[in-house]
Amino acid sequence: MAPASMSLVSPSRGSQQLLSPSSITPSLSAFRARTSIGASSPKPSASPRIVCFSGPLPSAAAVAVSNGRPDGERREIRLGLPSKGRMAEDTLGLLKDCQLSVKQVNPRQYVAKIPQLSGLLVWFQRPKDIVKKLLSGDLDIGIVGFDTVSEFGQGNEDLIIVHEALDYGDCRLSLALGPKFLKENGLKHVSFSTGEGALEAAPAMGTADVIMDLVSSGTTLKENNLKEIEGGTVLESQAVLVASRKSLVQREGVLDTTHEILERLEAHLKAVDQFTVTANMRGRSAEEVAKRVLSQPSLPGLQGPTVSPVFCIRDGEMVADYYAIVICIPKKALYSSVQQLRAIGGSGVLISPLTYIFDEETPRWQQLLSKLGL
Ligand SMILES: Nc1ncnc2c1ncn2[C@@H]1O[C@H](COP(=O)(O)OP(=O)(O)OP(=O)(O)O)[C@@H](O)[C@H]1O
Ligand SMILES: O=P(O)(O)OC[C@H]1O[C@H](OP(=O)(O)OP(=O)(O)O)[C@H](O)[C@@H]1O
Ligand SMILES: [Mg+2]
Repeated sequence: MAPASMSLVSPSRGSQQLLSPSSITPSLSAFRARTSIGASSPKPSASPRIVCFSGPLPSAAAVAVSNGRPDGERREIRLGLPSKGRMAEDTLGLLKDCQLSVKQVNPRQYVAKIPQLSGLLVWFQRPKDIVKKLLSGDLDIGIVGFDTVSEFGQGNEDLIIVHEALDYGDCRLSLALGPKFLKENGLKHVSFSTGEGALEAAPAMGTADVIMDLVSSGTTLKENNLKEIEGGTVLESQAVLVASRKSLVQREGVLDTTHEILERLEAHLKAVDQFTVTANMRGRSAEEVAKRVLSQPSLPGLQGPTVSPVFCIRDGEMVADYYAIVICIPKKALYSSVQQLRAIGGSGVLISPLTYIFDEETPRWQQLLSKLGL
């Protein structure tokens, strides 16, 4: 009897391959092996350089002549941001929350400024082109999904993840099976093919038995009658800040600008999950009040509570029998924290959002310096 075979379709360009059954095990290297990148360092040249779209034949309208400096050198620091798609809006939103608003004159203009970061230009590009251009030296820093870095960066050591968890664009690259596959076993061969977009239709159309695609809410899989394979997650992804090692080390100002962006991102991302809480508490001394606060599991704050006396005049004398406490609490522990404050005598509990938490130094900055050998 002829061995059963399975075809798998995944979302990238590349050649068809035949794999043995052991290769069904999801592996990022197999995934990466099927993608091509074509990113090479441009040679500085005095002659005009022409760029054209990747279609069959460049039309006159699609051809532009590069007007960079004739020696191929540039001075500005370049940050690549997604020009469209689901990452675009959230990326601008995150930067705005870090007081790094991008000033774009209109949405079709691909270059913009961030007034707070002098010497830096934002270039809007498709996510995969951001990664390719980091490798070719046309961009210095970028924000894209980790999946895009993995797919188009191909493990290139010039790409350095500066912040690996920007807390949006969450998805996973996952294997999913159609109902037909669920009934069949005893596979001998798997043929890989690639496609772009709407991959979830492939099993029903009969062009593949298994797909490997990005999953976020799982709605698209469900609506197309597909199930994820247990343990079939190839890669977890979210938005990351990525930079070119060469730019960080060699290009003036890139390291300092990256430090500032990283500090602002970390301070904001650390603060978004926290509230500041102030409350009044009756007590004999600041130490006694602090002891009561520290006895509660949800009230330790970032570095312990701040306790200050609240002075008032009683019978003509200044006394402090109330204390104000200030702590930070995780947003998800809000109600339990209020209950614990009340239980130890807290009253007048005020809750305010936190905007930034700047630590002495960010751990990711130290990690970046050590990755760069600095
Ligand atoms: N369903 C999803 N939910 C959340 N994030 C996603 C989802 N799909 C993709 N992403 C993240 O957003 C990035 C950009 O996805 P987007 O769909 O905008 O572009 P694309 O799939 O690369 O191109 P296009 O859809 O235009 O062909 C992905 O690389 C991934 O990091
Ligand atoms: O789990 P869900 O929340 O349903 O999201 C998953 C879908 O989102 C992405 O597609 P996208 O909408 O980007 O279209 P595309 O296939 O054209 O890229 C991805 O390729 C899945 O098809
Ligand atoms: Mg998409």
